[in-house]
Amino acid sequence: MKYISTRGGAPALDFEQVLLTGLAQDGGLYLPETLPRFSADEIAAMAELDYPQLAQRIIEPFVGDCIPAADLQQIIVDTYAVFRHNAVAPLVQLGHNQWVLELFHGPTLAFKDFALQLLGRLLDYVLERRHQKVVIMGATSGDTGSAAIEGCKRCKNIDIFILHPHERVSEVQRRQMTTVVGDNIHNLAIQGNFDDCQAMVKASFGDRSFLPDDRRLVAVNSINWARIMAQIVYYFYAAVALGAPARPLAFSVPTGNFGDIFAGYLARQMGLPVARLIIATNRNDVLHRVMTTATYGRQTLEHTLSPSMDITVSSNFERLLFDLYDRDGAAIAALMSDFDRGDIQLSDAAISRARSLFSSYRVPDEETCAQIAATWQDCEYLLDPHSAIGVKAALASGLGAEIPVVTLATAHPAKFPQAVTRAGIGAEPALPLHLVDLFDRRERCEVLPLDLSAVQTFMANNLGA
Ligand SMILES: Cc1ncc(COP(=O)(O)O)c(C=O)c1O
Ligand SMILES: N[C@@H](CCOP(=O)(O)O)C(=O)O
Repeated sequence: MKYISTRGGAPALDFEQVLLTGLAQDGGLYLPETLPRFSADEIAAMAELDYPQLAQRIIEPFVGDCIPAADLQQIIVDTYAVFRHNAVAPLVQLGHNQWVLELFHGPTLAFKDFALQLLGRLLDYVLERRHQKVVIMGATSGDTGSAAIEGCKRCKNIDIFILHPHERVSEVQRRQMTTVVGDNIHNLAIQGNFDDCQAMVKASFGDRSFLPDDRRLVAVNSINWARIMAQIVYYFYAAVALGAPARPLAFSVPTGNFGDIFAGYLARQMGLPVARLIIATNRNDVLHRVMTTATYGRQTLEHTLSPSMDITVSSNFERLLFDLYDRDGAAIAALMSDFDRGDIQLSDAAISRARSLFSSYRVPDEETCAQIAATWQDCEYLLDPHSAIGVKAALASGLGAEIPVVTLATAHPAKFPQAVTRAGIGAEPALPLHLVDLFDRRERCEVLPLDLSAVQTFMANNLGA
């Protein structure tokens, strides 16, 4: 399997190389040159598989011969053994044709564990084999950071630096990052917002000279292809449980960086009967605006009750644009360079292609709280604010009248007690047992100004031997 850049100007890589990188040299994002496709019979047969077996089935073609099948299988089994639910990703029915897919049973209580528990183990495996040390640099609006730290903390060949926006993640999210002890783990609270943190990460991939020559820079954000790959699996898992391939269905996905929903798009390209993908955003609604106006632009980032989706530069949208423009790398390079200077207008062909599959919905904080309250009153099911945005969009779509609609429940409500309280639900959601003493643990974190050279100097000075 070969991977190519969305901007057409970087060398093609194999799976191991793409795992060990972030942005391509031309600033683009890597994607498989061709996607594996499953027939209806093959999809039907997936209903017999448990989650790790299904993951092996989906992931193996992407890894190719980079990792022997038996080793990959062990890595996948170990990855999903740490999840606290036997089904790994259980489906819960909320109403007629309305389902949530619970993706928060991993160690850090958000969907990021699905990919980052795997990514950590894959990195560990290939770095041992290569006798190589790498530096991870990641930006987080709250969930990627703790999942990456949890996924990579046991790997002695990794120094990990996670940038989060100072005082803009929930207290549980912050503590989940800053209380993990390890000389190779560094939390940097940046005096800026998530977009600023992500921009610093991307700039560092553009110029890696702040690191010694023998230290590779690796991404844990969804710009790393392996993140998206792992997230494709649960779309298949949910769909076959609800009758695919015989029965089509729709997914509603709380969206920020467009990684999770892009994984759903790829699942469809691989043969899954996904009738519609609903982009559910908070007030940071660049993606809703592009769907409704065909203009892809920037906006001022707003702080909401769903902080993990407080993102206005949506990295993976470029991966969709690549397909919308017939995989023309030069066209995407030109488009993204225009985007660096201002708003861009999608062509008629591109936007109508996007609209044929994607719908979008914007949910402000008051509606998020109202949805948390309504779902609680209706069936005593407690949604976190991100998942509530997904459910609200699913209901508003009206699709449930005809086909099952699955909302991805991307986080556990205990990560966001503020939103639950604002929704007027009496009880505070409890943290699972392994986190009950989270508020007693010692924190370690460095507050840094919004200054790329300060961040890079900190990183260079804090690399392990
Ligand atoms: C809880 C939660 N929900 C939804 C999202 C949005 O996912 P994506 O960025 O892949 O669109 C994120 C983070 O990005 C998240 O942490
Ligand atoms: N919501 C994310 C933001 C980073 O997105 P990613 O999927 O590209 O890692 C977070 O919680 O950190």
